[in-house]
Amino acid sequence: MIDIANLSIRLPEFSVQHISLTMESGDFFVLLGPTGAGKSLVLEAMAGLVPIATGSIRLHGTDITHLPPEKRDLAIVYQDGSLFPHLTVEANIAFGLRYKKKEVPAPDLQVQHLMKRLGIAHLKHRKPSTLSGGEKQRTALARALAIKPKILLLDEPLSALDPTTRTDITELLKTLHQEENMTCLMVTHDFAEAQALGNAMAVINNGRIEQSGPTHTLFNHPATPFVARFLGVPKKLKSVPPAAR
Ligand SMILES: Nc1ncnc2c1ncn2[C@@H]1O[C@H](COP(=O)(O)OP(=O)(O)OP(=O)(O)O)[C@@H](O)[C@H]1O
Repeated sequence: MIDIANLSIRLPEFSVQHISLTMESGDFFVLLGPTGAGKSLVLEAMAGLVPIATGSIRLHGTDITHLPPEKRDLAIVYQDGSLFPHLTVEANIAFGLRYKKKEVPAPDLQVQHLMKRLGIAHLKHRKPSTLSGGEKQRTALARALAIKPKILLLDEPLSALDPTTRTDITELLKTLHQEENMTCLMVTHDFAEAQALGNAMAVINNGRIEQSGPTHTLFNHPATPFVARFLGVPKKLKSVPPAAR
């Protein structure tokens, strides 16, 4: 279980305020909101990449709030893959395993397995600049999975892809999530992606959570006008009392 309690981030011109969220192990949790709502900041705070003003983050019972990023047992995949440009596909995937000698005893085998699993074994000697968007995201996913993270953080991993590749990577994420029984937290501004992938979600607006819960609950029972508008849920017509008809 992942427990974010009372998380606040204060920047000069923006703040994330008192966010509390709970994710169960095995959830595909989507943090959905408009551009500039603070989604990436929440992800970066979980990864230990931005300082937090208040709150705590617990990952499967361990308080990781003050641990350095490399000790948090989580991995991030960004929109553009953020691969190391000077390393081949194979070396990119192997990169994080340098620190994981205890947890991953046969790193070479793990890299070969992941390249096969993600359909990129034929690209192992290529550099990122020669890859398509989908190939980059497959490599970035393999690199993230190589360290066997307790939670996979996905920062708009589909938004730079063309529609066909987006469908491919969506299916791949669904399958990997089920097969590996992973816990994933994805941020996106696209409610169709949230519906396609998430079993649970939260809507964030201007640094505050508007509503969180099972995906179907938010789509069927939006709690605020903002959530209804953002999820494209049509306004219910006010029922007219029989006497007035
Ligand atoms: N390091 C930083 N220093 C100052 N302000 C920042 C920093 N990082 C983000 N911000 C500001 O915080 C606000 C929220 O940014 P964030 O990237 O979390 O939004 P987002 O919801 O992920 O948006 P998008 O969907 O466009 O990526 C923005 O106004 C952004 O300019």
